[in-house]
Amino acid sequence: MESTDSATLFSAELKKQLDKKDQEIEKLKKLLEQYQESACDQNFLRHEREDFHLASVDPVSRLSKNDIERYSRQLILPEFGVKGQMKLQSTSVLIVGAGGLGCPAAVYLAAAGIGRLGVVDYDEVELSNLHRQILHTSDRVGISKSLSIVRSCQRLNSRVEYVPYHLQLSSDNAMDIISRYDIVLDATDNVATRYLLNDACVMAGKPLVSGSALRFEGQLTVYNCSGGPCYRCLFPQPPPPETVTNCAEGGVIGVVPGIIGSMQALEAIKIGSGIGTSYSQRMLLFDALDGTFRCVKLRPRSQACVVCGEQPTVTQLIDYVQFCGAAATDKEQELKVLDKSSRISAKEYHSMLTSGLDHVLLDVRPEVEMDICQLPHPNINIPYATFTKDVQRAASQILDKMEDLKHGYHSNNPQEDQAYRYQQQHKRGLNTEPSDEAWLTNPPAIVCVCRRGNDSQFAVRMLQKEIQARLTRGEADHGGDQGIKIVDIRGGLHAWARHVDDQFPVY
Ligand SMILES: Nc1ncnc2c1ncn2[C@@H]1O[C@H](COP(=O)(O)OP(=O)(O)OP(=O)(O)O)[C@@H](O)[C@H]1O
Ligand SMILES: [Zn+2]
Repeated sequence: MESTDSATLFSAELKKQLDKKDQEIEKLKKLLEQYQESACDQNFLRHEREDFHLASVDPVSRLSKNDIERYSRQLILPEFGVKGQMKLQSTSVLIVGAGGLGCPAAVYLAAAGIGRLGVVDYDEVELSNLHRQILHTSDRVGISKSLSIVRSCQRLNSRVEYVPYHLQLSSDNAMDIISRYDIVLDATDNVATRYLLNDACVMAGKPLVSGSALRFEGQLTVYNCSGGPCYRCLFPQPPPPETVTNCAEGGVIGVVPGIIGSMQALEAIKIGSGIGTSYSQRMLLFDALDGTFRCVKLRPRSQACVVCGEQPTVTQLIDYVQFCGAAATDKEQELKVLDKSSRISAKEYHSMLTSGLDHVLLDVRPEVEMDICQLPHPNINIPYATFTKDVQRAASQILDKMEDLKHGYHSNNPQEDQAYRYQQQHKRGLNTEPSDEAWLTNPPAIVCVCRRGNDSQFAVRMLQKEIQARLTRGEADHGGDQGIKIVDIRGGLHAWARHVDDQFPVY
């Protein structure tokens, strides 16, 4: 009896509890309905994400245990998630340029698990690359940059498919290569390649994530994406070649391309994973000296654009070197401004030094470069920029120096004195192959040098004109019958290091 009573009591209690739960469930259902209604009105996106959760059963099953662990910190981001990861894994990115921008871009794309990563570069690793091109290593100097990047990235994430292209991207191969990728990164350093990449990306319908870095400044934008402009919409005409500077000329702090290249990877990851870019029709300007980031709105796509406009006239890739008037590489270009009689070779200058011939050595490099290294002879430094600003002042300074020489040169500068002792001491194993020594018959009074032998030629030409004008006006009496012979050293300090002194630093 007792047991029957207790059983009845127990079931009554259970019923009571069940009723209570039912009421709670009803309440919760109502709450849910209300919430869903308002959520639907106010936040359509939220529903999209919920739908996506239902649809993402398949992707979840395709992420391996290893993948889940490797990418866990980005998988738990609601904006990215498994769907983003799966999209990224089926995205291919082509990086053109395996230098200062290409290295950080590649490392983050590889780390994030991009599906396929192509890396194009025609060049090999140099020692002067390593301060910023952080995927190359000291023991890889001389090997292909694209291969070097691939090797480093492979060690970081072997699950990515890598394709190194050790070649120069050109009008002949660009369409073929670019068409195999979803997104293209411009990590190059010359205008001709920028136009080539732009046109090829417009023609192939690919977004172009464009970065640049020089000195302490960097820029980033995304062309040809989400209805935004292409490079030509904004810059229909290339800049005059002489106004363009690259890192080899202007210098760069390594972290600046590091930041911009990383942001290029970020935008590619956002596009690839479906988040979308923030930089269509917008440009990021980074100033490392001020420590500021600014974002400016760009002009919209131009209907008149010759490549992406309503009636494009450029429908095939053209000759970009001709279009830009500048090479598609930053390899040293030897200009020929002066004729043969106004130039001597590095070896000839070496003979001049060892024979102790009096002359003025004029170094036209910027002051900051004079601290790096100098030829072993006292010199006068007048930066090339001074010639272009005030050639008369430059000429006067040089003529004064020649006067000093006539009356015997004395230096107060120990570094110069040390250099002056070169004639006596510097007969160590330098390359002294015989040269034709034509300079002996009419020795130069002024020898001009610069880093690579281009600025020096312009400086000589300006100086020749100015001094000749003074001689004609009777304002200068130097040089006797033959006038003042002014020459430059062909190939500059680089030629000196190559042909005379292999211990001389190259920068
Ligand atoms: N058309 C092209 N095809 C392939 N690679 C290119 C092309 N144009 C430029 N590059 C590459 O883009 C990279 C740009 O790198 P970066 O600007 O850091 O300069 P760099 O040439 O390596 O160094 P530096 O200018 O200091 O000598 C270079 O490695 C260069 O070889
Ligand atoms: Zn355009």
